[in-house]
Amino acid sequence: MSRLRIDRLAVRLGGKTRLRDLSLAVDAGELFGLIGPNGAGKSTLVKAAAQLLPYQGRIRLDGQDLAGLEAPERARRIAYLSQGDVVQWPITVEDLVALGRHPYRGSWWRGAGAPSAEDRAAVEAALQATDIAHLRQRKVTELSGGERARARLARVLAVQAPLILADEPVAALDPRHQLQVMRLLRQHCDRGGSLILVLHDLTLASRFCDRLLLLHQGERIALGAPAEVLTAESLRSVYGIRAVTGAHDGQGYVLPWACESPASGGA
Ligand SMILES: Nc1ncnc2c1ncn2[C@@H]1O[C@H](COP(=O)(O)OP(=O)(O)OP(=O)(O)O)[C@@H](O)[C@H]1O
Repeated sequence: MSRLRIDRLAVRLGGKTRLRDLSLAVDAGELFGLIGPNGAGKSTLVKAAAQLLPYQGRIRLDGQDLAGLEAPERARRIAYLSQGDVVQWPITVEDLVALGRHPYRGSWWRGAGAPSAEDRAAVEAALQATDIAHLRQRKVTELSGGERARARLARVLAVQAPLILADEPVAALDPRHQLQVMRLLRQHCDRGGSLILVLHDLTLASRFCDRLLLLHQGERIALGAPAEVLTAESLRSVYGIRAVTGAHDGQGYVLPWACESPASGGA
């Protein structure tokens, strides 16, 4: 049985169809990449999977219809990292990461009590994994963009959910932290977790993802192993680019190289 199964998903926003008749399944242990140009519908897809948008179709998690799950249980089983960098409250990094444990702690209004040993261990593990333990007492609003991105990711990791939906988690990171985070996400999957990852970096996508879904104008263009999806033809027709492809240490990669205009035949 698939971890996440999406059948005939359609989303309309602002009076227009933004996703059309989309079906896919993501398995346990799979790092599934979602790629496509700006406006293709990637965030819309992960928001629908996170139950943050109205949609048509069916989305199931481990065989259960997501729309029927109670919010706290859903929040324990799906951790969602939104795109962007907005954290308006001047709370500490540690407190932000601890918010990831909220789904386990009941209502603060009725008194959630002190964090459990598991809560503390999950927060500590997430701080260490994202390399922000030394920033734990700093205010989130006073961090650099990349530090804040790692703190936001740490909150999501602290949930310890079997499914992570992460919308561009590495966009603001320096190369070392990008590689660290990709390795971390890979480890989540190697331990049986699943991940849907939105990213624009086709080199990282080709290196780290098990499969890719290429979206364009709300429609599925290709789905499969990176080498099957990132073909010269799909890069040209969807992105209007030409790429260098190669392999290193037995691992294929794609390196976007030049804009290609149909008229000139490329830069
Ligand atoms: N709340 C909304 N109301 C109306 N239109 C929306 C809304 N949210 C997104 N859209 C539109 O839906 C389309 C898909 O947006 P989405 O954010 O899913 O794209 P994306 O592939 O994630 O793009 P990017 O790479 O730029 O982040 C875009 O044309 C966008 O303008």
